Amino acid sequence: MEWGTVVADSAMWTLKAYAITLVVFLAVLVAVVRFTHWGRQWWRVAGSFFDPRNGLGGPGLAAVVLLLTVFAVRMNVLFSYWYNDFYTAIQNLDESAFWRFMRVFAILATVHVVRALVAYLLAQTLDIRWRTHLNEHLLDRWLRSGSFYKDRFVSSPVDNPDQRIQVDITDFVTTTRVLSMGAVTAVLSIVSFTGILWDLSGPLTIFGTEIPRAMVFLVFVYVLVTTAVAFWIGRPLIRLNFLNEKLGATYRYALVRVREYGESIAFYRGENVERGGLLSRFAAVIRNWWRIVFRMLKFDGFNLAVNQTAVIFPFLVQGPRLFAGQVTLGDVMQTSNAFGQVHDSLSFFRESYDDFAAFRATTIRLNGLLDTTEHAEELPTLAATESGDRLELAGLSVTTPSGTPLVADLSLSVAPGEALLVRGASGSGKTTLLRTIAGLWPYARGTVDRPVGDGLFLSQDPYLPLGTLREAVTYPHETVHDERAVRAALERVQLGHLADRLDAEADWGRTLSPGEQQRLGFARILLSRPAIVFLDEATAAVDEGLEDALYRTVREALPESVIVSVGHRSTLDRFHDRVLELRGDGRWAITDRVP
Ligand SMILES: Nc1ncnc2c1ncn2[C@@H]1O[C@H](COP(=O)(O)OP(=O)(O)OP(=O)(O)O)[C@@H](O)[C@H]1O
Repeated sequence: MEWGTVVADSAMWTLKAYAITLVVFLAVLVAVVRFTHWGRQWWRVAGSFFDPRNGLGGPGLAAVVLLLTVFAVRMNVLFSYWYNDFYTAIQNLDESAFWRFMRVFAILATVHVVRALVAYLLAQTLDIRWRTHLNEHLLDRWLRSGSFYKDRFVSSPVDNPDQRIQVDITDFVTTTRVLSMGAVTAVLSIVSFTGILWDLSGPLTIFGTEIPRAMVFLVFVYVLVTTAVAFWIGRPLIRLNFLNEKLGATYRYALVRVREYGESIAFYRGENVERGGLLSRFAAVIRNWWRIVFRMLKFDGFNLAVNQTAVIFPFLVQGPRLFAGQVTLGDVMQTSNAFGQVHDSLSFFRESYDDFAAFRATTIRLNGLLDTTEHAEELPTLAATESGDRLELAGLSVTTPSGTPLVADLSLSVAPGEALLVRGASGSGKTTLLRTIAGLWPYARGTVDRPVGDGLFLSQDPYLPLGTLREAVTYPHETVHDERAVRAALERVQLGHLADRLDAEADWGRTLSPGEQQRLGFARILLSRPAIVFLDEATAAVDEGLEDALYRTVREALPESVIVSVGHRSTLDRFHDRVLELRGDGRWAITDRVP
């Protein structure tokens, strides 16, 4: 190595190697994406980040990370030559050369440390930006497509989408970078160090046949054969890793449900049933884990044995040539180093097999999430229009997913200030009719025209988000309402005692009683002043006196709004102008309230 011109030589080498690597890398990427199933699946998830139309940040950062990866290989090559020159100086007892190479080492080590830190920072920046992008992209599609609730209608709903969004995205991003840059390092190192090994290796006679440059051929044959065997041993890991994620997530979900429904379970004294269910799910996790352990024993055992054998291999071959004076001690040390580099690089593909297996599982899971999202997007929806101040239904037919009619050919009109009560036996389709009017139910035909402006849907069990009471009252609006208005709304629904706790964070869905939660829902109506209100048994948990007060308050505050209620109590009649009776087989009847 010419240490005098090493900077210029290395810069030249790095740039040339980078240009070639970039071209080959892109060509391989295109080929993998075009011709392999997993490549297509990968691109389906990763593509949007690297699409230049979405900005050059992603591809630009990846290009810089690739440059630093190439430079890292150059540093390893320089270290290998340093080993040779340093040990040769020691063998020659050349003290001045010894100290000179100590100084060279100090410079090499400094550059190496700085490069490693910069590479780490940039790689993390790439990961974080990519994660952020993917998280936003998938979350956006999951929420906007409505698949977070429509997934119940698709033929194969995705399991644990929460885990796919939270865990799989991180794994996907990190593993893609680690495996792809690892592969680049491996290939570049194989090319660079095979050249070095070629210059250092001599002939070897095996079974009477002389093999020239034996070391180079032996290392390739050795690693290729062991890699093939390792692939064969490791293959079942793909499925086992996939199952591990799935079973783990199912167990976690079951635990979350126990926490969520804790009170009901406690009332039922359902601890034993829950315990049995949880333990059997956990047992499935452990059964699969044992399968992974036994497979890893074979896989790791094989890899360790292969690696240990490789340590002494170069010394066995070069030792006789050192003692015969054909090579220097530096040559032997550089051979060992170059052999190690070629061996490790070739072995990269073998040893990464389980990472690749986990990566495949992650990619499949993220594709599953996208599949469900796409199926949900494809589901027909009855897009409601908003054109006047009335609710107009025309020729509306609603069925269950299996096609059983719930409402057939319904036409009606509810004017501003009017209220409609929907009645019918349990399961007759009352809530589903509201879902259809809200545009959430895919199995419907006809037209729905709602009043222009916001609509608000309150069910028996109003949803309270995590956070402060203020957020719960103003949900789904993020706008901060004027303090007095919020307090007044709480007073009017007889929740004045909560007005001082507006900024307290709690799991309000568990803290407040069902009746208080329903009253909180009415406070939402007063604050958001919707043009149309749907009340699906929204007062079922309060007594008739309070129900009366709540309906009166809403009517006084919103005299022009359309109200559609679902309820069984006859006391509700007086707040409604008409009653729509659903018979459950598609038939229906409308009667005007007798004043
Ligand atoms: N996601 C779904 N998948 C399949 N069937 C569904 C789904 N949601 C509702 N159904 C079915 O549609 C029918 C109507 O349900 P809906 O909830 O509208 O009844 P309801 O009249 O509101 O009943 P209740 O008075 O008990 O609340 C029921 O037979 C129900 O099983």
